[in-house]
Amino acid sequence: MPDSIKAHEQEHLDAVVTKIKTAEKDAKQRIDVAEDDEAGIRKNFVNDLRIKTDSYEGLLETALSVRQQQQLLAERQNSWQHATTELSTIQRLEKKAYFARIDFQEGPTAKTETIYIGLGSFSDTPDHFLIYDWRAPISSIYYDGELGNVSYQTPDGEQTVDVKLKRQFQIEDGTIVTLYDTDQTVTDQMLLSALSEHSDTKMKSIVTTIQKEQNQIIRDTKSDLLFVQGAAGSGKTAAILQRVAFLLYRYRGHLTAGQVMLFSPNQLFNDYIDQVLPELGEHNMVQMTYYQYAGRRLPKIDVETLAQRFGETNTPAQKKISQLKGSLAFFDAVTAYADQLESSDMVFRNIKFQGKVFIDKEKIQEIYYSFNRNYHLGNRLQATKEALIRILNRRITSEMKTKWVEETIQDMSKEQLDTLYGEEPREFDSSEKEMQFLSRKVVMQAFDPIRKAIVRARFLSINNQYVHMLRNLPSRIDLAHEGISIADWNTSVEESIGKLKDHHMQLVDTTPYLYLYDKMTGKGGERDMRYVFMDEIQDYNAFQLAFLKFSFPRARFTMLGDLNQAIFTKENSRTLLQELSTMFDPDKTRVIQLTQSYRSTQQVTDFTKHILKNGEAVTAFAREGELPTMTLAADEAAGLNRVIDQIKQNEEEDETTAIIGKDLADCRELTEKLKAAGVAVTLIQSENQRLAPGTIVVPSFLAKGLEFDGVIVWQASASRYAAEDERQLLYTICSRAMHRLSIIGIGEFSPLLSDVPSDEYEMI
Ligand SMILES: Nc1ncnc2c1ncn2[C@@H]1O[C@H](COP(=O)(O)OP(=O)(O)OP(=O)(O)O)[C@@H](O)[C@H]1O
Repeated sequence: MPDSIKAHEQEHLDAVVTKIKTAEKDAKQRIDVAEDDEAGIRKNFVNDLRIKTDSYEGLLETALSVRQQQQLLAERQNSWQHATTELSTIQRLEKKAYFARIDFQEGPTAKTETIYIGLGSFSDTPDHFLIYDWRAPISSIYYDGELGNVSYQTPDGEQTVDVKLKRQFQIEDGTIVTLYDTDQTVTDQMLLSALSEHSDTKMKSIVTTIQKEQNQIIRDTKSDLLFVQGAAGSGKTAAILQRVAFLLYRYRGHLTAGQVMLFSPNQLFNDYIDQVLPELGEHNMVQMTYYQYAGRRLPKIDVETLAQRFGETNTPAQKKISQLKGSLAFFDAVTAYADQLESSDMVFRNIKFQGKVFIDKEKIQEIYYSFNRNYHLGNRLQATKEALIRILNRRITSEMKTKWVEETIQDMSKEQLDTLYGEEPREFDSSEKEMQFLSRKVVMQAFDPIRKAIVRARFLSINNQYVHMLRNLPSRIDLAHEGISIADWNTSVEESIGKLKDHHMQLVDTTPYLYLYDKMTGKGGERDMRYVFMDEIQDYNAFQLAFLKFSFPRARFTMLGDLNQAIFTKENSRTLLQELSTMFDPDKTRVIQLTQSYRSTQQVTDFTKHILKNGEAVTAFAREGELPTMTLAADEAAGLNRVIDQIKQNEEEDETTAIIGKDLADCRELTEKLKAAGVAVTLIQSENQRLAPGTIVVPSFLAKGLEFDGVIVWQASASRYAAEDERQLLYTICSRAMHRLSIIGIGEFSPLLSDVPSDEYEMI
């Protein structure tokens, strides 16, 4: 690139930065003015207020005057908010105004236009954009194509332009460090330098280097279901975060961050990604793990944790039953069961008062089933509540005459009586009337818990209903066809009952339980949620997906996963895709596959894909690094020494490191030994723990979605990873490494590593 071009671009940048600085001053001034105005209004609020209370007109005038002042305040706050948002964009642009330039022609005779693309828009006059936001429709051409004809989507349809020049910049503090034209051979230069950076405890945005296939994910606005199957490290997570930023931009004014929800694999992951959207000038979306989502609705039940689930050893029969409970067939069976509750089988509980039955369950049942067939579960329940409240109200008068009421009033202290009278005037025609007044109050107070119980539908019994449903299931599903015997099913029902009595529940039961509850109570789901993102989809079952679709009826779904990393559902994940395809309209479903892995060096990616049986679907990005190392230690002590040496080396070279063990027990033991040897590490024990700086020790099932410069696989031994269905787990662990992978086995290496050719690692 000739120096003259660089000098010319620097001149252009300087001119833009000067304008940015002017705009910055201007925004600051507007903020000051808005703040001064607001303070002034608040200070003079009382002085300016015209308070007149002597007439109706006077009162109205006062109210209007208050309203006026409030409106003034709201306007000032609005302009303050506006100027503050603008200022934060401007300040971001001041250091790195843009990262790309595109020259294009809209038609053969049109004149060539030049645009610059950055993290936000900037214009000096309303129609004159000096910088285009990376999410603007036109910016898409930077990501989508090479030179020549490129199409992009605008709100009015597709547009095609002839791209003449694509130039990338690296700018630091207002100075162009490097620039490349992508028709030269350095197309991937920027990506390469982005990927060569060291890993951090926080994920960064990838806006400057979004790849073509990722751009399709980011900008999709048509699909109800966008399904992304992507290899480890292919940028699925990165793409969805930029997608959220894109959607918030595209639908600004109609969509807020609160209407976007991300289901993530664990809390550590939430921590890891929580800077990306703020970095892009957007608010974070609602973020939750499925476990938190379900658990939040079951405050009285201990739902099985990830560690417990991981440690579960199930008999073949239990496995089959769990599989069934997670299937679409089971979802359909629960739906059919719930529909049938409209005509029979709803289980009721007595409503009690002072230890005695107040309204018995037979009566409730009679009311519930007295409404005609047009009443579905939701309105049937509502009508029942109303009828029960009417019964309650009628009972007030008769209850007022009972002895306990009279006694209660007699036993009351003066203060208690005063509270009972409340603010109302104490003028009664007779003492009888007064007694009546007090009795009514006493009864109403005493009945309050009943009223609440009715309103909260406590006369329903979700636990009993769930058990009833489980018992009833063999009449709805052909268990023999699923390879489940009636005896095994009955045993599992008894187990579920035992757990429920103990306030415990397996994860596989929680979703059918919540779904049944929602059906019984006629809940229609959260209609306000517009976009639901689910990462690591392979760890969900079809029932959960169907339930989420039911729970967010107006949302569009983006699901991302890697069937090769199905560490919980293992082989079943393949049927998941098939079941998923029946849930959404095929015309509104889009499947995108990402095969290029960006996280790791060529050496690490090549190594890890040999762990998979079908590893050919993963392509390494050509970034050179060292070969992974494998060490076979004779015993634990020797293995431990090797870990210590590796940690030392990684720390000296400033490489973030995770030591990944198979389960919590292994990780605890290793942490203690490391600490005893004077090596500082943090043990991550649960999905709710925060991510810590420095070297961490983490069990395999919590390492999902994270990445580190270096990964030390602790105990990659035959004693830990031998079963065929642990391939995906071992793959997931190894694929967390960006450029240094150190495998340590004790006694004998895991047979799952035996397909790795010996020239793809170094034995040490
Ligand atoms: N276009 C890109 N430009 C720069 N970096 C990228 C790009 N795409 C992905 N990366 C980087 O590659 C790494 C892996 O990306 P990410 O975590 O999104 O992958 P993933 O598909 O979610 O992986 P996994 O399924 O293994 O968790 C991240 O550090 C991310 O920043």
